[in-house]
Amino acid sequence: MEDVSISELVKSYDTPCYVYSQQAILDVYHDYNESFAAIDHRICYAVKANSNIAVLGVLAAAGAGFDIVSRGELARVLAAGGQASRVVFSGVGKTRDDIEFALTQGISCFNVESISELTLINMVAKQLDKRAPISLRVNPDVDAKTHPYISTGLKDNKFGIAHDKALAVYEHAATLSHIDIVGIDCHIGSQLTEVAPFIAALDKVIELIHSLREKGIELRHVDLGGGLGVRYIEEKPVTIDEFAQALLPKLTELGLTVFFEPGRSMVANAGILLTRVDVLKPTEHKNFAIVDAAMNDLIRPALYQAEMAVIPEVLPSEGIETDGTQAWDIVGAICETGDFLAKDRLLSLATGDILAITGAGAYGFAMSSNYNSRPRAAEVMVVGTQHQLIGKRETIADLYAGETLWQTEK
Ligand SMILES: Cc1ncc(COP(=O)(O)O)c(C=O)c1O
Ligand SMILES: N[C@@H](CCCC[NH3+])C(=O)O
Repeated sequence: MEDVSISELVKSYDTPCYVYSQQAILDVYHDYNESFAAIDHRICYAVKANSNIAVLGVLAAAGAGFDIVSRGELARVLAAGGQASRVVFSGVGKTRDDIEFALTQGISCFNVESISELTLINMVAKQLDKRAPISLRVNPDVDAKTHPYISTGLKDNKFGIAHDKALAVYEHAATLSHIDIVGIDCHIGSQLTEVAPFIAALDKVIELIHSLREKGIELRHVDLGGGLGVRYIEEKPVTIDEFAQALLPKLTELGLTVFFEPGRSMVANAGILLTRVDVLKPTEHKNFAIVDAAMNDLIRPALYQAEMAVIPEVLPSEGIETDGTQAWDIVGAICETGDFLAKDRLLSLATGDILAITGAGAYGFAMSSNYNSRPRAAEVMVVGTQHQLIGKRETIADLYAGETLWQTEK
């Protein structure tokens, strides 16, 4: 990781441990900015992908905005030194408390996903004597061609307002006393590898912008969400530059500020999960390598059958066939058959070996849990030759610190 060896990291922090490269995060952020330099734009990093405050802090210091989905995420952004005025708030179930906190802090925009939410925002804004800046999140009914669990822009998905209903909802929003219409928003899914679905969605959004202009509703920004995919093993996603080249002609013509909400593409390949092989269990049918990370640390393989690369710390010397190479399922110690991190990987393994699971910077630690009463992993950031703990490994005592025994009345 940058200029730090894996063995030094393991010696310092033990396993399982997430490690993030600060430079890799900044490189992608700069890549987005350079690719869209021709237009007025803002990169609002999707906090849900990796919400460690050190990661947010690096991006805040670089000038990024943030896309949040809860007041918890907003609190993290503020703790990391981010500005509320550069925050957009997405999500289908914003609560009164969420809205109140966001309005009080002065966020840039609520991406509204239903009429009921719009009514609530207007009400809360009235009580606070404020005006709430809003966009409608439009559901364009476009197939993002990704895993069904992470596709969000189809009419069967819970997200957004159907594009053929959006005009009427905008007209309604324009009549509300404490609502300021500032933009339009769209996010069709995650891990998209092609540009065509983005273009299809943008076309539908542009149609709406024109209809809104005809009705006298002028917007300041268009938010195209996140969703750009990354390479985990063999995927060949469109690059940020290709993505920009494909969108820029249409965006330039619109003349609005453009927001993006990238999550995965900003951090996935900046992070790895280090894990140790604890038990080797070859059987007649399958070889299992039981490691000290599990589905509670990294749920993507179990949840989406995601395939992520597994790299041993010490690679066999190039060109030399290693006799011990066999197909291994890399599994955790959790009592679930779905508890696997990778399947059928050709590796030469011994107990005590350290493995790195790559692409783990996004939706890794952020989705981890304590299932089977397992403390969550440590998180570390690397900068050049330096490394620092940015997330303490949980202790066993942390696991039930908030729980109490039933008090029987005497
Ligand atoms: C509204 C919204 N914006 C941005 C993102 C980030 O997506 P990705 O991590 O695919 O870039 C998501 C997650 O899919 C999302 O739901
Ligand atoms: N958590 C998902 C992505 C979902 C994005 C959130 N809308 C993943 O790991 O692939």
